[in-house]
Amino acid sequence: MSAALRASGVELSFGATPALRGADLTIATGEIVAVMGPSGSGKSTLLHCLAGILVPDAGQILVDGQRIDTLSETRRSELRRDRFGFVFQFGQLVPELTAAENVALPLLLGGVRRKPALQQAREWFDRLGLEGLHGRRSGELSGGQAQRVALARALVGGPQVLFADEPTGALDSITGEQVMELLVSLARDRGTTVVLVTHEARVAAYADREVIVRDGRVTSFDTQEAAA
Ligand SMILES: Nc1ncnc2c1ncn2[C@@H]1O[C@H](COP(=O)(O)OP(=O)(O)OP(=O)(O)O)[C@@H](O)[C@H]1O
Repeated sequence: MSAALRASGVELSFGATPALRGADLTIATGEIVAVMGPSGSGKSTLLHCLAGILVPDAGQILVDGQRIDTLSETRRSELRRDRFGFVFQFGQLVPELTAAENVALPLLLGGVRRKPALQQAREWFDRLGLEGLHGRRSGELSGGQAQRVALARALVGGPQVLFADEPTGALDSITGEQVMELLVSLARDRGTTVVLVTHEARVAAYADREVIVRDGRVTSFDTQEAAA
């Protein structure tokens, strides 16, 4: 399998605070990786570097073998729009838009016309058990429903990589598991690579591999080896 993503010797500080101190991580195409580790260890910063949101002070980020840390902000933003999907813990839906408009947003930003974009968005509602909720605004959805809408929005453009930062953090455990099951099955069906930051072992258990970030570095281990 080819590497979809690679971080190599990544260092990044926020002022005097080092967040990453030589992080190395390689993720294969179609792999689902859970990034775990103590609070403040650098998990979100690593995800943001892999996704081209933050640029490291040193080291390299490669997407499909191409460096992205040397690209301009405009090129990185195009790359994020065209090839990546994002799911976060809270506040990701635009409250003024309906659920269907929220899902259609990446298509509209990518130049798809309104009618086909909304039609494509609506197909996701049945797939995600959200029948009849197209017209609701985010304030009229439960936490689990809103997170499924956010998942649809992240996947509607057919991203190569889905980045999820604490995607179940605001949900109760049953709803969180339902969202993870959907995330994993949709990613598997499409061969999408998934990078998932989580504190919860129960959520990480859905991944193919867990890696631990500690003091700004990555320690990988195979769960089967660890259990042996
Ligand atoms: N925008 C920022 N400005 C200043 N310092 C920051 C910023 N973002 C992160 N940091 C610091 O960088 C370090 C790593 O933060 P990061 O958010 O990557 O950790 P994390 O492992 O994701 O933490 P958590 O599990 O608590 O979300 C921490 O010391 C944090 O305080």
